[in-house]
Amino acid sequence: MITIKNLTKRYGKLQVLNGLSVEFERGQVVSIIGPNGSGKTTTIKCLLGMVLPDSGEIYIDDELVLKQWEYRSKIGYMPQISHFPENMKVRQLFEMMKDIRKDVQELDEELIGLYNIQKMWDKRLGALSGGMKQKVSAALAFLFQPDILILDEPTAGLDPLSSEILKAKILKEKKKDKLILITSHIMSEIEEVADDIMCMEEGNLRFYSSIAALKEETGESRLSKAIAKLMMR
Ligand SMILES: Nc1ncnc2c1ncn2[C@@H]1O[C@H](COP(=O)(O)OP(=O)(O)OP(=O)(O)O)[C@@H](O)[C@H]1O
Repeated sequence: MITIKNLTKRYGKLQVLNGLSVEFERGQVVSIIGPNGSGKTTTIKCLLGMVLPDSGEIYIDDELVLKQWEYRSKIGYMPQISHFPENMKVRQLFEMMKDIRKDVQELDEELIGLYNIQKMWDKRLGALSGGMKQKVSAALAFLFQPDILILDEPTAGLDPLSSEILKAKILKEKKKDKLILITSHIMSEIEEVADDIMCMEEGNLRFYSSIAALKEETGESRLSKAIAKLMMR
């Protein structure tokens, strides 16, 4: 479904992506992990067309997507930090997004309900707490029923119940044969939702493996221990 070939990106002297190649299939939840600064968010931003790579190719459903924009309607994105127009009300944001995406007939408003977003309808986005913004951002990511979901540290800032709601939603969407990419540093959480781990290091792929295979290879029953063992090799 997504193929990344030899992606490179440099910021000044800093080589952030260093010939990254990887493939993702439908019906998978893949957790992108790696040390701070290893290039996870940059990879996601390249997928979304928010960062232009210096070289390399990205294919989605066999189509080359670099400098194309329509493909982005297939992707629901929940950023690490949301930047919403401060003075806009929550209701207006949802109305605006629905207006832009009139092409989508059936909306998925489940998270709007579960997160009680109607209660915030008349609040200005600038007045929302960090967790409330995350909820709005999650509800928007799922709203237009995209085939691909990209969630950048989705539960950071969410309270425990809201995190559980999001994890359950991720597992539900996976069953609809979607591809879900999640960056997270929380191993217990990754273990709950992901099938595969893509581990990055210095802008490249350190390993890509199923969680089951990682545990078997290292002889560890806990994912955090299995990953620590592999990273120390
Ligand atoms: N716009 C930019 N200009 C300059 N350097 C940047 C820019 N964006 C990212 N970088 C640098 O690129 C490197 C990779 O950043 P990136 O955000 O992709 O890392 P990450 O793996 O997502 O890290 P984290 O786990 O901390 O979120 C970092 O050294 C970062 O400082």
